[in-house]
Amino acid sequence: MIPLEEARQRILSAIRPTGPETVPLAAGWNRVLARPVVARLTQPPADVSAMDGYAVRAADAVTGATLTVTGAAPAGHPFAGQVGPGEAVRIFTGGFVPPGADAILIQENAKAEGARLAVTEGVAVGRWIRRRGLDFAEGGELLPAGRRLTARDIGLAAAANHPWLTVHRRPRIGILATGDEIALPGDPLPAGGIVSSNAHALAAVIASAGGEGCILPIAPDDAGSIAALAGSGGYDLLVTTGGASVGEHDLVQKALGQSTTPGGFALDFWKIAMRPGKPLIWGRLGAMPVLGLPGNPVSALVCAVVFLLPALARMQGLPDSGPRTIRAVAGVDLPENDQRADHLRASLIPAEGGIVATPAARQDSSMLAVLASADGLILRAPFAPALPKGSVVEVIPLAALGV
Ligand SMILES: Nc1nc2c(c(=O)[nH]1)N[C@H]1C(S)=C(S)[C@@H](COP(=O)(O)OP(=O)(O)OC[C@H]3O[C@@H](n4cnc5c(N)ncnc54)[C@H](O)[C@@H]3O)O[C@H]1N2
Ligand code: MOO
Repeated sequence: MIPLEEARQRILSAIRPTGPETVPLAAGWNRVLARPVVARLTQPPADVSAMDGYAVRAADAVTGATLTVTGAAPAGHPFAGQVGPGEAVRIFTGGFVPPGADAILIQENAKAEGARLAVTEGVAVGRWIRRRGLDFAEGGELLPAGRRLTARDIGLAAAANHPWLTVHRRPRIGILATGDEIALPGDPLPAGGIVSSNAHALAAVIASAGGEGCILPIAPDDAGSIAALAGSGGYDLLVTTGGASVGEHDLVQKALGQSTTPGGFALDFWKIAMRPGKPLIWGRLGAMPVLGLPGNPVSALVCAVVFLLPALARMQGLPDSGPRTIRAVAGVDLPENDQRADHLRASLIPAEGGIVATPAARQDSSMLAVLASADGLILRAPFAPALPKGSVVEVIPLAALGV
């Protein structure tokens, strides 16, 4: 059994980012930039008014003065002339400030009668003018490569005149569930059978992280079938579930070893000092990395949080090296831990002294309902001593991961 952190580093160091592809701007949300977004124009493109009012010379627009309105500058229709001494130009939010003007007199501070404008409250130089390039300037880098795009970023890229974005191709992940006893949801169940929850749960994890999961047909406990299905598609990563342990029906390693894929199967490691998820397999089938997850549904999903999500991030050019954790206080006494890094399914309840993390009473790795109702995973390091209720613990919150 190797330590969890070493396993994660070995997985991450073998992952290569996917190549770039060009997508329409609107399809860029939640994708990761492969090239920076550089401003294709200056914003605002000229000095513009921030308010509805009058473009004036501040020296003339003093309280009690009367000015002559000589034209208008609505947004999109710049005024062709200048603002001369004693003059004002009607202007609206976003309108270009005409040459000669050095301030905007808001309309609430003036009284217009035909072309005559009485100033009821004077204005200072520069007031209500947004200077050219206030937001950004042409040629400036607005969004760096390696950034997962938010809705705000899409707006910024649009403002910078980018109809297309260059992002990392979505990682394509093959998902191969194995086992004589399992059937896909909705298919007839064999005698003694159970429904495969792992494939669909993993596809959802992959989608939440920006990947494309491809659910393969279920492989029976037969090395030839597993090998044929495993070698059937060139994925960026193949994830298997089940058959990872030591029983004679746990065939994944043996099957991969028999594969006719050029280069064959090279195991990197098997078995990690963690719970749940001890019998995890990591290796390579030809050029394709293979992550062999345990069959127990909670083990498969916890391993997906701990290893698959960081791998998906790495494939998309993100620097993530592990799930984010928060600090919480234990809601009950925690017993000392054995040699396996534990991940206790727990509720997280905000309270005065911080978030209270309370492990579920049952922690069996088959109990999907317990995992689904948990808010987070309390981390217990190998050989962690017993902790009294109220002690600080580290927790992986699940909701933020979309898991
Ligand atoms: N003698 C030992 N037995 C086991 C050990 C061990 O060290 N010595 N390790 C245990 C641990 S820990 C785990 S985790 C499991 C993992 O076993 P496998 O990866 O070989 O998984 P299976 O035996 O194929 O299945 C385990 C369990 O999960 C169910 N399953 C399988 N696939 C799915 C699926 N797609 N959806 C839902 N449920 C699935 C399967 O029916 C079994 O009940 O091994 C322990 N044994
Ligand atoms: O590691 Mo297994 O996942 O304990 O049940």
